[in-house]
Amino acid sequence: MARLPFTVIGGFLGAGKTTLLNRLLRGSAGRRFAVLVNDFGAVDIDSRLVTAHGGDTISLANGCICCSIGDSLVLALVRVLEKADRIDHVVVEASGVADPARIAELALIEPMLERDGVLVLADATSVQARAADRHVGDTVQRQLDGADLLILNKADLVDAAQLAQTTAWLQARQAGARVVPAVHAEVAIEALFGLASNGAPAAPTAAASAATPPVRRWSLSTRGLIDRAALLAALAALPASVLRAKGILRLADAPLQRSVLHMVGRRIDMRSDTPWGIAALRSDLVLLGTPDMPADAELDRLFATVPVTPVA
Ligand SMILES: Nc1nc2c(ncn2[C@@H]2O[C@H](COP(=O)(O)OP(=O)(O)OP(=O)(O)O)[C@@H](O)[C@H]2O)c(=O)[nH]1
Repeated sequence: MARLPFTVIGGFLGAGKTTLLNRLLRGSAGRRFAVLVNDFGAVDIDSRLVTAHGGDTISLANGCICCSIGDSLVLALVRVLEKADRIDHVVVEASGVADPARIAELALIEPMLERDGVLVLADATSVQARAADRHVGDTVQRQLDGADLLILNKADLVDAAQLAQTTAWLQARQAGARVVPAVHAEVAIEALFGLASNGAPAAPTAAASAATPPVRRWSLSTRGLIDRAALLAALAALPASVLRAKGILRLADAPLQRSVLHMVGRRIDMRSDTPWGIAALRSDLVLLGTPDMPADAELDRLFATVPVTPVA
């Protein structure tokens, strides 16, 4: 039986991995992708395209399936490979602090898989600063080193000179690296595949076995309705040690919608929509940061200033 091509999408927190994955699922160009994601909540699937929704798998009308990784990537892969006759390509979204090249090595031990390539997204506004950061720099550099293709994303947020400088910086650190600039991860789908045959995968290095950096996590969950302005004010007051915030929220001014919050560095994006035709029934907010992120009690105090109206 032909082996299934296996692609890993990596890149630091907030670089645009889920944005790329959503594009693959929408514009699959006849390929039936099985995509494995950490978190269903972030995947933006049009409810009209869903043909079946089991606990850990969503099937789409275009033949793609989306599976949640849950506790074990290997077990999730085993579940997907049981459906091997119904899919053409397996794609894994690595977590923002994982080493995607190591995940791609799973294809070397699983005979049904063939390593197709490692796609790494780099945020044009912050990749150089993150690569130099004392807490996360090693992780970011390792991610970049393992890429077969670097997608220099968020090109809309920098000027042409910075884009050119960052492209040159990426190419200088990895001789011959292929770097494609992109906005909202818009890259021709065909450019993303068949990469392994064009270049040998980066050899595993001693650094590749280093542990991922300690990333602190703080979360809040409530069933009440959250005040939007006060929440945005609390987020704006966070220090730079908070690298990323994600939320699926029920806001007091949009109680019948699901509001999705993304904060990457200082940039905040909040959208209200109803992708699955249901409002969020509760709000979940997660902050990720370096070890010097404020203590839980301090974050509890900051977010206690945000009014929450109980739901009757
Ligand atoms: N302006 C701009 N925003 C972008 C671009 N690509 C992604 N974003 C936004 O950046 C935020 C993070 O994007 P995601 O695709 O969720 O990033 P991610 O890498 O999956 O994030 P993690 O899951 O936290 O690692 C979202 O608000 C996106 O809409 C881009 O090219 N330009």
